[in-house]
Amino acid sequence: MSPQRKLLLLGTFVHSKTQQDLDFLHKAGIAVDAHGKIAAIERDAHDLSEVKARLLAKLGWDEAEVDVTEAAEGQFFFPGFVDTHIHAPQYANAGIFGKSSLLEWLETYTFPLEASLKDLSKARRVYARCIRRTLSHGTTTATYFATLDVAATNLLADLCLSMGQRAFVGRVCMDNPDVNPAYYRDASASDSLEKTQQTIDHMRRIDPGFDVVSPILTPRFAPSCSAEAMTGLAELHRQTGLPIQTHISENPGEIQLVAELFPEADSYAGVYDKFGLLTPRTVLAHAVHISEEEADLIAHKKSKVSHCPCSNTCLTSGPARVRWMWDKGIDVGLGTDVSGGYSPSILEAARQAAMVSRHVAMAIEEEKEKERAKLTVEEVLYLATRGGARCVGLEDKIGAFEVGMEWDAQLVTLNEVNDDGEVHDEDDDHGFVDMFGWETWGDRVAKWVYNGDDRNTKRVWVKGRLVHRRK
Ligand SMILES: O=c1[nH]c(=O)c2nc[nH]c2[nH]1
Ligand SMILES: [Zn+2]
Repeated sequence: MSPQRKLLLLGTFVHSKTQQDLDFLHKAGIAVDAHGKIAAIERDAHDLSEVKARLLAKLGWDEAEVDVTEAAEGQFFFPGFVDTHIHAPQYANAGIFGKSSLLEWLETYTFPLEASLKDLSKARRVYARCIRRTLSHGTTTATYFATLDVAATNLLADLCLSMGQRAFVGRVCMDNPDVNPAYYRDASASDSLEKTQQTIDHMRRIDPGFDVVSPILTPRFAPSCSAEAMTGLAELHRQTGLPIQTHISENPGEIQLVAELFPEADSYAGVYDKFGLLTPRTVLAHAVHISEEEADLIAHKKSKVSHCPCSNTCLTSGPARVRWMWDKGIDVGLGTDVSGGYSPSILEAARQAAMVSRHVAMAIEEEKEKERAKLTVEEVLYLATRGGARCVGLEDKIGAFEVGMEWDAQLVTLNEVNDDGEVHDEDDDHGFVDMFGWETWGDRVAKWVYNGDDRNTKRVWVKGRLVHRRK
């Protein structure tokens, strides 16, 4: 991206210090350079003009060369969200799933829609809205499944780049004629690989360093792929270092199908391992029903898991056990999994991760373990930011506010209050988060997680570029 104006952001900043703790920076400021990188951070000043003066002096910058954004009372800056698993074409079906579960849902709702996005004008409408909507919910990085179609996949990459969303874009590989419908499948393993290569070449042309938009190798799931296609994609990973995404162990019928198709493997994770697809750069969506041995294997291979709580409830797939995966040493992020999940919001996914963890807890008898299974507000926000960044290999760049990281962030607003706890401006649209003035900052953030939505996200930046502003 070409150099842009430098930024000074002033006010309160909140981000994950660790998996369990948020850090609150008050009377603070962050300076962002012309390449979107955080150049300096100052905190605990007397007031915001002091922070500004300190930052300018520290960096030797002139006031005329910076754009200043101040968070008002009650507002705070938060890292942009990372959606580690979302199907852009399925955005047009968000909310449409009836009472179906996975395999029936794929055939009834999903494959027909995805196939129809071969029509590029339709693809453009759906993809542009998907990107606009996810940005408006604060998603600064999205890991997308596209469709089989090369031109439509390339279009999704073009739109992410022009609209400024950091993205991994995967052309979906599905070449198994015994499982995929005749109207929606690759002709052969070599067809899958050649078409994948065409999308990689396109993304290399539009973003040579894969700075904002990167390809991701995407075998849809084991049942949809031949052994040859999976082996070929693993080879491509070894040659290029490109990340990999797929689904794992979402639904009992799917697991049964994998056992029938790959009788020589001893588990679903074992199938991916056999073909070389379990790597530190692999994101596995769902992992609802994985065994102890599979979790150990995934941890050993340093592969990541995208937890998709909304989708797992909508498609009655089951509750994934985040604490248990963490205990195994697996990195976990959050996925909306639109349109298995109905909501494009990672804030909603964070809230549902907290709820699902309570369902996991309710099935545990032992008191200490029951208590541990529950995820806190701090933990689900970690999943939504730093956890997601680790899943997609960007933990040094995004997910928190540290010098050297890039400014992928959102400005969040809650009802402003005066000293008597009265709302400043009743007409302003702050959504449903009512503040009374006595809340601690921890309480405020909890209220945002449980009651907030896109109305609370006023501005969104990616790599220092303003990519969404709520009117
Ligand atoms: O939630 C899911 N969404 C999908 O599109 C899909 N394909 C295979 N398995 C899947 N799971
Ligand atoms: Zn999915």
